[in-house]
Amino acid sequence: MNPISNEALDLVGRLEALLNGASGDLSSMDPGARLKLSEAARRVNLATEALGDTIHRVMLSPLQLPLALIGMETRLFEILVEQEGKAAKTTELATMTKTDPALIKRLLRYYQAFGMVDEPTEGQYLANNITSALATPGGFAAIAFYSEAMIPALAVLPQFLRDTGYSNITDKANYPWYLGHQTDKQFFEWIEDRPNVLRHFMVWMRSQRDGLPIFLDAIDFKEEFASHGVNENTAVFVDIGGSFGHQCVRLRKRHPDLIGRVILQDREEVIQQAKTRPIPGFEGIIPQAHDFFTSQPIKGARAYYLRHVLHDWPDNECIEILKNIKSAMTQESRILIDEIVLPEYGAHWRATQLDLAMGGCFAGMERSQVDWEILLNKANLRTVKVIKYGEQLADCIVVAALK
Ligand SMILES: C[S@@+](CC[C@H](N)C(=O)[O-])C[C@H]1O[C@@H](n2cnc3c(N)ncnc32)[C@H](O)[C@@H]1O
Repeated sequence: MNPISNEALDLVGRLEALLNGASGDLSSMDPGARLKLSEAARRVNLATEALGDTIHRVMLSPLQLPLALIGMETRLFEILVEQEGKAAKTTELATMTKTDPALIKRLLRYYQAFGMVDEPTEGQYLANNITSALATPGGFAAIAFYSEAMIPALAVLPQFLRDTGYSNITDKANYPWYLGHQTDKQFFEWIEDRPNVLRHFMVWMRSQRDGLPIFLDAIDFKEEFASHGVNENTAVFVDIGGSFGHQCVRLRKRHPDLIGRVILQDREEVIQQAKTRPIPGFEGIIPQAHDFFTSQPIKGARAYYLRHVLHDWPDNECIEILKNIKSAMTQESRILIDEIVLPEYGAHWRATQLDLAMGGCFAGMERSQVDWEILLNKANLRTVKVIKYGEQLADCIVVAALK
């Protein structure tokens, strides 16, 4: 055997020992080390993939989404997690999920092959870290929402780009969404008539960055924006397009002694849902229906916060949204744009797939620092600073002020 094969086999042995817990529980690994190992393993996986496997992996990759949804709707993943480390037999799982034993056998065979469950011995199944992720309410909301809303639009990307001569997707009147859903309603109007999809969307918005840092980990909000000259009437934080108000609640929790008003703005139907089924901690938040394509009603707030809002829109609409905020700002006000800032080189896979998903469903995009600066300049705003708070996705706060 040549030296590289020997080295590879040696590495395989060490990786298997690591997986079997020889050096401790994998879940107790330092997050930085975990990320490095995971990324290196992913690269090794792709770099060593056999010629014949590539097409098979890619051609049936869309099967993962419906298969995940089936595991969720039958409660298979939840049931496995509830076993708390005890393996369950195929027959038991068939009874507990009310699924034909012959079908569950086929499904479990797929789930173990794709790492969604472990099969320590023949016909016995255990939850692993992937099963646990798939058993969360946020995970279910994401998989259901992408199945119902996003994927039908993204599936027509090839046809759409063929038809439009491979132009970039920036026209708010023509992007794959309309073709994929055979609709003339844009996403936020379409979803208004579908309360269940809207609910999945909102739950997913709340949990989409679970396990990652948030902007409050990098900014002392109270010290920077709300320590001088504030009283109970001061609007200290306006979360524009803030969904159910999860970021407002996180702010109140982080600074329980914060003085001033924390306001949540979103579309009428979202604010209705946020008020009808308030999330824990919503008591200190003021909900307000507001269309961000109209002039901002809260004047002179300390911070106007937009998380993952502008990536839903092409440049012209972003400029309109920013100008509507600008008209309400004082010299002391800041706009806090909480978004991915794409690096020019080696972007993370999650950021690149979000970029194309935003393009297909909204004619939106993820942006680089230069893109943000150009956009703010076009809205006649000044970029004050860019604060990176998340290494993995290059999550940043772009701080903007009046010129
Ligand atoms: C991608 S979500 C982001 C939600 C939230 N900021 C977060 O980070 O979890 C975009 C939000 O913009 C809201 N939105 C869309 N169009 C709007 C409009 N015209 N006026 C106000 N909010 C709007 C949506 O209802 C949704 O809550």
